[in-house]
Amino acid sequence: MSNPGSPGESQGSGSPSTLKPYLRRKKSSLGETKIAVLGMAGVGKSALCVRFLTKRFIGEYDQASENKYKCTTILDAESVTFELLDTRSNNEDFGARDDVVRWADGFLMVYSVTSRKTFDVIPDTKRKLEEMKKAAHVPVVLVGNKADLAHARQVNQEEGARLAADMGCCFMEVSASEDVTRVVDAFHTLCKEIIDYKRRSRTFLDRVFGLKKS
Ligand SMILES: Nc1nc2c(ncn2[C@@H]2O[C@H](COP(=O)(O)OP(=O)(O)OP(=O)(O)O)[C@@H](O)[C@H]2O)c(=O)[nH]1
Repeated sequence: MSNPGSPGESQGSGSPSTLKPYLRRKKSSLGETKIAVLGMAGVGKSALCVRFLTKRFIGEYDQASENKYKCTTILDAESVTFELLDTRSNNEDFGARDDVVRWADGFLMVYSVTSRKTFDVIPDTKRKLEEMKKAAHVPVVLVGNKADLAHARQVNQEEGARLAADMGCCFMEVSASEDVTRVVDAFHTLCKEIIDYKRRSRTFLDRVFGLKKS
């Protein structure tokens, strides 16, 4: 994944010295990706984070804790560092607190396929995220977890796919307990969404910045 510009390279008609601070910010901010994992209590947020970070599944977690991790992964043959916030949620809220939404660049929105309640809250929460971010588009990947519990399923895959299409985001059913590959794919998909979104936003700023200098 190539960077659109490197320090010193002019992005418009500005002189290299005036552009450098801007480009340095652009390059660093493109590289800093922050992901928050949101979902109602018990959907498997911690299990998904730990599975992604350690490739292991651990059955039980400290429900009271909210953990932030810094990790590096390989995306399209490039090393990408990002921060991962495993949010804490109680029965009612979805973990989408102001500070979390301001901090994050993108969101893994998790429900459990064994709990319709955790699925039904997704659309309103996505709208809340967009309002709080004051953005028409917020990078999101919709994840239906616990797909291994076929006997307890309450939400089918087609419903998840339809909701994701309505929300304009990617969708994956995964199982933190059985399948590390799809869990990694879900995080990588969101990472790419965020980087592409930031790049598009930066391109817009480049145009504005270039116009200012002309
Ligand atoms: N069968 C199965 N169980 C899972 C899966 N993912 C999580 N669990 C179990 O579901 C329960 C809740 O998982 P957590 O990761 O603690 O869920 P959470 O969303 O972090 O919960 P809070 O911390 O309360 O917000 C635990 O008993 C996990 O072992 C899965 O893919 N399959």
